[in-house]
Amino acid sequence: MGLKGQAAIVGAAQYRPEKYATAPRMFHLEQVADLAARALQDAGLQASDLDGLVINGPQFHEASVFVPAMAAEYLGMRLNFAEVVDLGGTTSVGMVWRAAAAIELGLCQAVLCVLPARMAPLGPDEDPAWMARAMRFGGHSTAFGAPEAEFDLPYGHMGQNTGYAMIAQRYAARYGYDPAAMAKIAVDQRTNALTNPEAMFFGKPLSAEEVLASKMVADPLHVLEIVMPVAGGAAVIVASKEVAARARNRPAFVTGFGEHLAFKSPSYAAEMTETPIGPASRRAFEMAGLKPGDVDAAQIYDCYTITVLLTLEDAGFCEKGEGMRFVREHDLTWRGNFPMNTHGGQLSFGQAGSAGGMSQVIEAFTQLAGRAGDRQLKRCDRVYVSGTGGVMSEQGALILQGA
Ligand SMILES: CC(=O)CC(=O)SCCNC(=O)CCNC(=O)[C@H](O)C(C)(C)COP(=O)(O)OP(=O)(O)OC[C@H]1O[C@@H](n2cnc3c(N)ncnc32)[C@H](O)[C@@H]1OP(=O)(O)O
Repeated sequence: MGLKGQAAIVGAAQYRPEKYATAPRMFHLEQVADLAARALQDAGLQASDLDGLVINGPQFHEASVFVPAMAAEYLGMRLNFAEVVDLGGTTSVGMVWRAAAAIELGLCQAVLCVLPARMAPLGPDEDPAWMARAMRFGGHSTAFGAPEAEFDLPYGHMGQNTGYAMIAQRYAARYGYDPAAMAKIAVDQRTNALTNPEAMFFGKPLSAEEVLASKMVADPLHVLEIVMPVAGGAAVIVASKEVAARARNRPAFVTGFGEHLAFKSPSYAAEMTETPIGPASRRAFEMAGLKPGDVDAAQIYDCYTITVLLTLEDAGFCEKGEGMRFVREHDLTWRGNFPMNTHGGQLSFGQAGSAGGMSQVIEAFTQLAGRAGDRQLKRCDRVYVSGTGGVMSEQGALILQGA
């Protein structure tokens, strides 16, 4: 059951992450068109090759509720497959496997998966300061009737930072906690970012001491263990084997995926330290016929250092409770014995909303295509990618393989 590895990522485009205050503003439809053109150029394909569209949803809602239809209508696309994916941080992974599945079903040949994540130009009545604050503290809706307002906020679950901190506290109580190992995750990823001019923190080395001395945001998470929200946007093109054969880059075939959504964490999870990435990753590896030890790199969704730690354990790269030892004993940089988040991860690359997770997908593709420049892995044929939405409540995994 599952994918047969007949669809591949063949092209990608990504805006360099920028601070909201200085990032160019673009209408969402304009970003879709621009990212599509860039991804097509990267792939060496034509707009007429595209017959599928997978797009994220919420930011369009002020403009239209019929999101993929609206994009197709205004951009003149002729589609045989259209879909919205709205799974927070696992949207990107979810887009890619849905596109691959639609291609394998014979519904379409080439699918644009696109996540615009720059802010739209301000309207005449909009206050930029208010907008900036809203971007910083986005995450939980306080609107009347929103489930968070009723079931989470009264108990102090304000946004994502406190939720992930609570998971980390629970982990510490069950398995112990080594702040230095957690800091090493951020530091090794920063070492990777120092080779990536596209990363937000390119040119800014980081030490474990600096991480541990940085502001405590939600105990035990320091500010340098938390992603910085930035403006950005990303797209990939997933295509059939036939289309991939005439594309420019070495394709990254989608050979396995898994997705698992669970009770809202931290409020209602039966056990906060056992996350949905476990079942999602098991399915992905089984579908691809691989084991965790078979991959050449892992691009792990890293909204927080604790997200990485739990993914390492639950995806099966090490035993439960052994994550901190694993981190201490491995070099997680692109030169190391466990290359992870070789572009810097979102911690050092920047998190452009739900497009942040696409940075991990694109890095996997870039490494598989042999186009990672200074940080290129000597051997890269199989890559694991994870996505994490909400407070580790919805998660997905992909296995990508070179031809
Ligand atoms: C979406 C899903 O489904 C799953 C997920 O990914 S969950 C994660 C979603 N993302 C978030 O919740 C965002 C988390 N981050 C934050 O809330 C904020 O960055 C924070 C509270 C940690 C820090 O905000 P703050 O203390 O108000 O910092 P702020 O005043 O904005 O900035 C101060 C400085 O620190 C820097 N900074 C801010 N956040 C930073 C971070 N996370 N890492 C490094 N530097 C940061 C700023 O660039 C700024 O530097 P300069 O003075 O040089 O300009």
